[in-house]
Amino acid sequence: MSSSSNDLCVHTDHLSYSFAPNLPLSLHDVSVKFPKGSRTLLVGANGAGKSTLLKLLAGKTIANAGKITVNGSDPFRETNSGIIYLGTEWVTNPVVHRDMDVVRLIASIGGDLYPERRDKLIKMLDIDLRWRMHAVSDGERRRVQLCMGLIRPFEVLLLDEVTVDLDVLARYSLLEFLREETQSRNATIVYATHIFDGIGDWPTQLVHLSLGRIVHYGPISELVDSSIVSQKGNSRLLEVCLYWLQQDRKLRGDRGQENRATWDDVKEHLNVGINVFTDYFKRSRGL
Ligand SMILES: Nc1ncnc2c1ncn2[C@@H]1O[C@H](COP(=O)(O)OP(=O)(O)OP(=O)(O)O)[C@@H](O)[C@H]1O
Repeated sequence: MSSSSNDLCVHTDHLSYSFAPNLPLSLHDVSVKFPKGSRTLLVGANGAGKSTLLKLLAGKTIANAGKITVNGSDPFRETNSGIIYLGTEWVTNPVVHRDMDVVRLIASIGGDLYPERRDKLIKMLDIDLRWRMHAVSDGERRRVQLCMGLIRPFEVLLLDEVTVDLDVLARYSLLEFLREETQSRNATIVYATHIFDGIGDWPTQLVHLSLGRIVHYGPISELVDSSIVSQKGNSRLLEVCLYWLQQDRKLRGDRGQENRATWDDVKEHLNVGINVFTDYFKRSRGL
């Protein structure tokens, strides 16, 4: 894909990453370009490397090899306030399950600095300002996270499956808001999700990762073509992604064929502690 350097916002060059020297690479030689104003969907099976790529782009960890440039600088080495990363972890933090009011929480991250944007987000995410964080549902807590994360106008937004617990209306409204952010402010968004229905016309480009490598990468118009007609009423995007992941599974083979341990190997290894688990389950089920 060709883009002039002025148009480029996020750029990786032969990026590789492993969580530890003795572990296989979680990303292999990933080179991608995300132009300003683009909306990229990261597609891949569980464990394909989507979160790893997003965390590297956010500067949360350092690459083993290759280069990352976000808005002209390396996000790990230079703090870049224009990058916002929103992941699933936030809602599991005990702090946001405490008895605290939503207004205080939103104010704590600068809610008063952008009053218009704040009010727009509160309306769009349908947040009730009387909510208290210990007494909201998972989806309501997620809406508060999104509101807090989006209050400051971002240049690059990295979303790691933070829409999974939103109802369809909230998800639709959020994605329309984000589309407008890319169109009106030229912001760049990279979004990893497993939910493909209802977003067929949202991404401008797709990156399909399998076992840490790029398999497909390009404009959605080239990757999701009209020759794929869903027989089941699914979106074409869903049908394409389903097909890709089926191919990935075939390519990978069964788990047992990858020199992974068998059940018996592992059980023998764990022999010392296995009663701890069985005892735990017996107790928890009243056996
Ligand atoms: N903390 C970790 N330590 C070691 N390996 C890890 C760690 N986190 C992830 N991995 C491995 O890195 C690979 C990529 O994981 P990653 O979380 O990026 O996948 P993903 O595409 O985001 O998956 P999912 O769709 O399940 O969120 C996987 O093989 C996974 O087992």
